[in-house]
Amino acid sequence: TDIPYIHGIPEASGLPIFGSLFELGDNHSKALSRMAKKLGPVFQIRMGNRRIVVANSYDSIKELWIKNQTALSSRPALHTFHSVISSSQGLSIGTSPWDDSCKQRRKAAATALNKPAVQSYMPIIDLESYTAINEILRECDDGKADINIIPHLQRFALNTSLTLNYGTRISNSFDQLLKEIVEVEGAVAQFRSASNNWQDYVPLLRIFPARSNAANSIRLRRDRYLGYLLEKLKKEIVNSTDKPCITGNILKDPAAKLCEAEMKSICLTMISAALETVPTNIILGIGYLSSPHGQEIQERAYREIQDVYPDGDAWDRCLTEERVPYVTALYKEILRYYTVHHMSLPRQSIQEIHYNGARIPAGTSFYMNAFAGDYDENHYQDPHAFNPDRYLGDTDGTPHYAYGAGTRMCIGAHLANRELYTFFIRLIFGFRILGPLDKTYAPVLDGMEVNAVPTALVVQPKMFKCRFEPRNREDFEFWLDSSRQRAENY
Ligand code: HEM
Repeated sequence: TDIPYIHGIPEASGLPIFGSLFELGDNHSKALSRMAKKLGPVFQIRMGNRRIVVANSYDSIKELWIKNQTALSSRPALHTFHSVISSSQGLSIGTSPWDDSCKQRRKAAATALNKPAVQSYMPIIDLESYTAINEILRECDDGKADINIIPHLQRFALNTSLTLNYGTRISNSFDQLLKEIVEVEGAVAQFRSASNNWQDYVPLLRIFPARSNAANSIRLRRDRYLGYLLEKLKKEIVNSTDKPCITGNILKDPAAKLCEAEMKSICLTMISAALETVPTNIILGIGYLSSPHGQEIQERAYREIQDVYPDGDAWDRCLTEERVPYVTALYKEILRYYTVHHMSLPRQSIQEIHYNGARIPAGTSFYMNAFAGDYDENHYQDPHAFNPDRYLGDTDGTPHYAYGAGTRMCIGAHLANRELYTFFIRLIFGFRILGPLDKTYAPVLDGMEVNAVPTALVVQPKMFKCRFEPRNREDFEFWLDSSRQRAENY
C-alpha cells in the first residue's frame, strides 16, 4: 500500500491486490456504514494499493475534519481524473492538491462567492428561478398534470452557472449545448466517483485502455465547450457587449494574479460544482414536499411565510433577506436528509494526525462517510425522520456535513443556500405541491434509496412526477411580471 498499516486504527479485512473493493461494491456509503458497526466509527481500509482512513460518525468527522483541519487540507491525486480527464483544462479547485496555485484559485473563487458578491448575483437567481417556475406554471394545468421537474431544474442550474461565469444564457431547454454540458459533466462526475474507477486503486488495470479512452473522449468534448464559452466571452468583451460575470471580471482585471490555466480551472470548477448539487437538492426537496407528510410541512411553511409577509411580497423580498426561519430549517433538513455527496470529496493529510492514540502519517487518504455522519443517532434525534424542526431555535456547530467540513469545505455554500431559500419560498408561496395522479410515479422518500445511481459522485434522483396547483393565479402572474420586468432591465 501507498501508506503502511497504521497501528491503533482498526482495519477492515480485504483480499490481496484488491483490498476491500469487492466488499465496498457499488454503494460505498452503505457498505462502510455496515463495516462501521463491526469496526467502530473510524477504521482503515485498503482499496487496491491505497490505504484509506474512513470516518463514519458525526463526532469522528468533527475531530478529524474540523479539529485537524490544517493537517487535512489536501486532496489525493487519482489516476483517471488527474492524469486523463484533467490533462488539458487543468484541475478544478475541488480536485486540486493543496499548493500555492490551489490556494490562489480558492481565494479568488471564495471572493467571488462571498456574501456581498452573492448578493450582487441575486438578479441572476431572480431570473433563473422565475424562468423555471414560469415553465412549471405553464405546464401544470392548474394542478391536473403530472410533471417531471428534472429538466426544468437542470436548465435552472446550468443557466445560473453559465451566467455567473460567462454572462451567457441558453434560451431553450432543448438546446444542444445544454444537453452536451449536462451529459459531459455527468460523465466527468462518474470518473471522479471512487466506486467506478478501480484502475485508480489497482494500477495493473490501467493496461486495459477502454476506461482511459472513454475518459479521453469526455475530456475532448469538455474542452470544446469550455473553449467555446471562453472565446465567446472574449469576443463580447472586445465588442463591449459582455454581461458582468466572474470570468469577465478576472479577464478585465490587470491586477488579477491568475494565469490563463488558473482562470480556466475556476471556470470549470464553477460549472461542475453547482451543476448537479443545487438542482438535486431542489428536486429531492420537491419530491418530499409532494408526499402526505410534505403537505403538512408546506402548509406550515406557507403560514409562516404569510406571517412574515402579510402584504404578499415574499416573491421579491426573498431576494434580499432570509426572514422565514422555518424555510431556512427546511432547506437545511433537505441538505442533511439527502446529503447528495454521500462520500463528500476525498482528502489527503499534509501533516501527521494523532487520533485516539494512533499516529496517522502525512500523505494518508481520508474518506468522510458524510451520509453516515448526517444519520448518526448519537448526534441527531430520530435521524431517519424528515424533520425541519430540528433546525429551529439555537443550533450550535456544523448543522450537517452536506457541504463537507474544515479547510476545504464547500465555498459555494452561501450561494447554494440563497438559491435553495429563494426557490422554496417562491414555490411554496405560489403552489400547493401534490403527489402524482398516476401513483406509479410517486417519489421514493428514503434518503438513501432515492438514488438511482449509487456509483455516482452526486445523488441522481430516481425519476418521479408531481403536481403543482397554483394557490392564486392572479397573484402569481403579478409576481412573474415583476421578475420579467427586472430581467428586461438586467
Ligand atoms: C447544495 C449545493 C452544494 C453542495 C451540497 C456542495 C457540496 C460540496 C462538498 C461536499 C464539497 C467537499 C467539501 C470538503 O471536502 O469538505 C464541496 C466543495 C466545493 N464546492 Fe460545493 N456544494 C454545493 C454547491 C456549490 C456551489 C454553488 C459552488 C460554486 C459555485 C460550489 C463550489 C465548491 C468548490 C469550489 C469546492 C471545492 C473546495 C476546495 O476543494 O477547496 N459548491 N461542495
